[in-house]
Amino acid sequence: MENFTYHNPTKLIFGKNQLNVLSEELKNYGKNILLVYGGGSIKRNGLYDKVISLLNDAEASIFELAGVEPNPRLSTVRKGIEICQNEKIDFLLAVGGGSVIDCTKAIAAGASYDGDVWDIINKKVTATKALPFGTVLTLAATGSEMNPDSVITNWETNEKYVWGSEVTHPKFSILDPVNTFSVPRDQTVYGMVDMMSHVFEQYFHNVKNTKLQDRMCYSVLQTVIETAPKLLEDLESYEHRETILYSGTIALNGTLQMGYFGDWASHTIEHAVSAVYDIPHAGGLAILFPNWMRHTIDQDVDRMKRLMTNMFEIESEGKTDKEIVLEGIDKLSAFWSSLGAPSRLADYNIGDDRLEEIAEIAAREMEHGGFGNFKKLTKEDVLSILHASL
Ligand SMILES: NC(=O)c1ccc[n+]([C@@H]2O[C@H](COP(=O)([O-])OP(=O)(O)OC[C@H]3O[C@@H](n4cnc5c(N)ncnc54)[C@H](O)[C@@H]3O)[C@@H](O)[C@H]2O)c1
Repeated sequence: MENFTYHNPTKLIFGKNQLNVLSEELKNYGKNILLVYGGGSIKRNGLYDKVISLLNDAEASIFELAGVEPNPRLSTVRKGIEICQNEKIDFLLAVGGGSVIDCTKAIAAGASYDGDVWDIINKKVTATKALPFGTVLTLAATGSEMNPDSVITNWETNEKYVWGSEVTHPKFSILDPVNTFSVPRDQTVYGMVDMMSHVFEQYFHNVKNTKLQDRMCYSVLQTVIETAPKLLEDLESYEHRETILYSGTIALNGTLQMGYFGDWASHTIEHAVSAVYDIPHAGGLAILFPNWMRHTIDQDVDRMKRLMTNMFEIESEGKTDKEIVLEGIDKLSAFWSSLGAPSRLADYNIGDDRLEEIAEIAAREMEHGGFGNFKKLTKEDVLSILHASL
């Protein structure tokens, strides 16, 4: 392992009816609260009314930023910053999925920064101050509820970046599986693909002696693979929503990644794809990840084989390690397809006309200190993965 320091200050509040602690939690902060949410699912499932009632119990002055889009936009971040500055906001409350939370992080950091928030998002500067914020998570997927990261898209320049800093951990996150019951089937699938992809990103590294971390990765993957079809049979199963919600948090709250840093190239390529075509993040990952695995198979066949055989039953007799891995990758694709995830860029009507532009955007990330920690990728590698994904 490499030396590491782990510090995660987010208070995780998990389980049925845990929303009731909201008023109590808010006592630690000022009264001017900006409620940030998305397209209205929280109004349809009744969560909005509950949150407003609890904010009133906390005697909060409530300001609202509604309409945060999936793949949140810089323009919406700017709107939120303006509200924070005009209304002297003390605390932000994100109620939603990863998009709402990521947008809230950028608003929180941008409102405490003298310059343009884009400097923070494109990593020209690191945020050193942020308004405090909490989250009420409504979708199991990103881990954003318990990590400092945020992904924001600038549609003026077709750029989408992951950024984060020590000051962008939520103060608390409330996770009640019941609040995820209304997540539609397709978003439920995307969420599960996303959390599996997070585990893959972390698992692929070249650091020696990470036995426990490897096994923790297998455990999360086995749990999601076992639970996913059951949850899709019954979207309102508390048991299965609970398992998946917790899996999503563990998959990307830093627990799996102690002592090494994972690969993250597939995420970078996906961000470039969805900076050009506004497709769901995890839909892009379901298409790209198997092709990234095929492309990098020779980097460490043994490590890939252990992953595949821990996820799927693969008859090994008479097969080379590489054949076993390739069969495992096919099984992974087939598993995601069986859930209803896309498997080719063509599923989103994406052809080869803008692949060069996508590779160029991905290549810009190489300037930010590396691209692919398991296997360094060049722009040509990216193009080859994109072509294989058509
Ligand atoms: N911060 C991180 O660590 C991190 C990690 C991975 C991805 N991301 C980013 O997060 C974003 C995706 O977030 P996400 O996967 O959580 O999805 P999301 O927040 O974009 O939500 C997807 C859709 O589901 C709807 N939805 C959310 N909760 C619902 C509910 N309870 N009932 C009904 N509908 C509901 C939303 O309105 C939206 O239309 C992308 O921009 C991605 O790049 C961030």
